Amino acid sequence: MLLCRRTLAKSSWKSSARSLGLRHYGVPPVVGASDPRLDKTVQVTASKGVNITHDPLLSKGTAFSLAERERLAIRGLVPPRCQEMDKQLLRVKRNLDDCRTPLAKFVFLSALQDRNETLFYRLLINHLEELAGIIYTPTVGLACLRSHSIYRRSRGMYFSTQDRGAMSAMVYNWPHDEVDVIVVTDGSRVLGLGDLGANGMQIPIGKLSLYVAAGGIRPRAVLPVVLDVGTNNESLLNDPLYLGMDHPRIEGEAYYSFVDEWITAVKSRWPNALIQFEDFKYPHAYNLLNKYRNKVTCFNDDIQSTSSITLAGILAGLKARGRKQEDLHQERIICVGAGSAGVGVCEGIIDCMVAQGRVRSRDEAYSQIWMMDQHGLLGNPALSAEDATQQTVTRKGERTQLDERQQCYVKADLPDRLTLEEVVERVKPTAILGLTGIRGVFSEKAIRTMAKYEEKPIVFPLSNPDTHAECTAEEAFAWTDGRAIFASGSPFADVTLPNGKIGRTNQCNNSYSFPGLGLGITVSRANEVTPTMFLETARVIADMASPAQLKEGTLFPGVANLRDVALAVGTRVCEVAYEEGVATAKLKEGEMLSEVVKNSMFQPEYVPLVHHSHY
Ligand SMILES: NC(=O)C1=CN([C@@H]2O[C@H](COP(=O)(O)OP(=O)(O)OC[C@H]3O[C@@H](n4cnc5c(N)ncnc54)[C@H](O)[C@@H]3O)[C@@H](O)[C@H]2O)C=CC1
Ligand SMILES: CC(=O)C(=O)O
Ligand SMILES: [Mg+2]
Repeated sequence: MLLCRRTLAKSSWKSSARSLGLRHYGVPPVVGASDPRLDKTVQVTASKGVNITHDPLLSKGTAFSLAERERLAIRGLVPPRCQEMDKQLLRVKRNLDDCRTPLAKFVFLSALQDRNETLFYRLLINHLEELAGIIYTPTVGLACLRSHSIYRRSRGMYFSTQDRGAMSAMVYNWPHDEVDVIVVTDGSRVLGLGDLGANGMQIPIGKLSLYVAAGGIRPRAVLPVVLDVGTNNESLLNDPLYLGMDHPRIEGEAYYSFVDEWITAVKSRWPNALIQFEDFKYPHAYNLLNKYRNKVTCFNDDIQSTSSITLAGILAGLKARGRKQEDLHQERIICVGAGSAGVGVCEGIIDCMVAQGRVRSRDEAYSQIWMMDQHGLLGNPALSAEDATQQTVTRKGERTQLDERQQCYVKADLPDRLTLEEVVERVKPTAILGLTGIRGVFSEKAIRTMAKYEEKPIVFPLSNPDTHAECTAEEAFAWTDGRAIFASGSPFADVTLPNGKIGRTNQCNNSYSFPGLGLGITVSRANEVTPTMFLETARVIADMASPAQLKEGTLFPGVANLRDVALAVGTRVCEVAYEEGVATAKLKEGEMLSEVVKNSMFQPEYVPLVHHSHY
């Protein structure tokens, strides 16, 4: 089934719609209810019969009217009673609640998405807080681990090492001409779960579901992609059910030329699509971003949109302490994890300090951040040998050469490889960020020491899923006598403190930033994703919590409000695109950007379907 606008003569679709008594406005109807040019009244399709009932983008399940059943040749193909969406929602929610485990819910929701996307998105939007934890972190992590066992049906596109030389033809196998957002992974660092190869597909699918539900991108305009360049995960390679290529990862020139072929193919078919790089391991993540950021409209979610939300969390945390956002340069921040997310987040913080004009130089900003990896602090090796405390700690393994991004954080005045406890004792940090993928990296001693010096320490264990968080919410509040300003990558429940008060938890996840970024970039048709967009995203989100919420430790609106967050972010990103001259969409005179963005957002509603054989 292909819906194709090109072949439908204007007069024929008008008369077709008119003969059915349907309204139209003076443009050919475009399929996709969120299209701002569409009056949301009709949807024209060349499909008929089971090609409609089996198409998740067209199917309404039981909700086809009798007239529709007649004109679309689906009489008798669905149960006789016409049941509207409210009843369908009741049914699917009941069935969902009957699922015993989060993974069973995940499988149920995937199946719903595969048969009726309108209903799926309505359900998701209505229960965003509850269901984000299923289609996204933490359950999506489990789904990735088990993806080859729970596989039912394909979604998205796979480009593998056996497709070398064929990619520019393969992109035409995708049935939709209009693609606005592509999320692509090579599955090399899936959340904190490591290399999961082709199983990583669940991540782009989950991200794009949030792009639609929160960011209002049209379901038919999103494309999840896996670049299957092999896997080094032995247990997957040895598993007879694994669905990816059965060889180790290709590296070096072979890897980069593979990605290059894919980018070229994608840009030839969808030149305006935004490409979001997702869960690529370090340093590939940075290398690809740097290679393509000025050539195609793209960004790296883990590096850049994580930096927006984490910066927003710190800025809101400052306000929660009664300080000003401009006091950021006075924070002493330990970042545990020196990979894509760690380095990306710290660059965002530094960009903000510089933009606020409160530091004399970028170097001064770097001096406020202490970065660590699994070997300890990025410090001065010359001082390590002389340092007495070094005698007490066994330091294992050789650190590979730090690259120029990480070098910026090396502290010349502190011994290399100090432990977290040692760094905390010496630095007296006000904030600690965890981006390691390793459960328990924030030790009790480190957090208790931190809380001795800072009344309201910012404690952000940001790794996903929850089983890989650097500490839990209970631990953070217990070790700080309930004083922590807490945010985690995956959701944790609020904690009841011994004094009966509530320790508020926040989810600090790039799901707060990427849907709005994508919305703003798509609406403005920005041909470049600029650093200002990420900084402004942080500013917008940091200002969303009310003073009362901040006082009790709530930094962001809840996940239930992700759509409002995306609208606010999307509007600002769109403005930035015009301000910085990277927008290519023409605005009509007098059009309010906020209205254009709002009106462009997809709403999951059934619209009457019209068949036209030449469409
Ligand atoms: N909350 C959010 O929105 C986001 C969270 N993340 C999470 O951040 C984590 C890391 O992601 P990436 O930076 O992309 O991975 P990465 O593999 O590029 O970096 C991981 C870093 O952690 C360091 N590390 C490993 N073990 C350590 C230990 N025991 N102590 C200190 N450092 C250690 C490594 O040396 C490396 O520098 C993942 O778990 C991911 O889920 C990533 C992006 C967004
Ligand atoms: C949230 C996310 O992008 C990650 O954990 O990788
Ligand atoms: Mg990610």
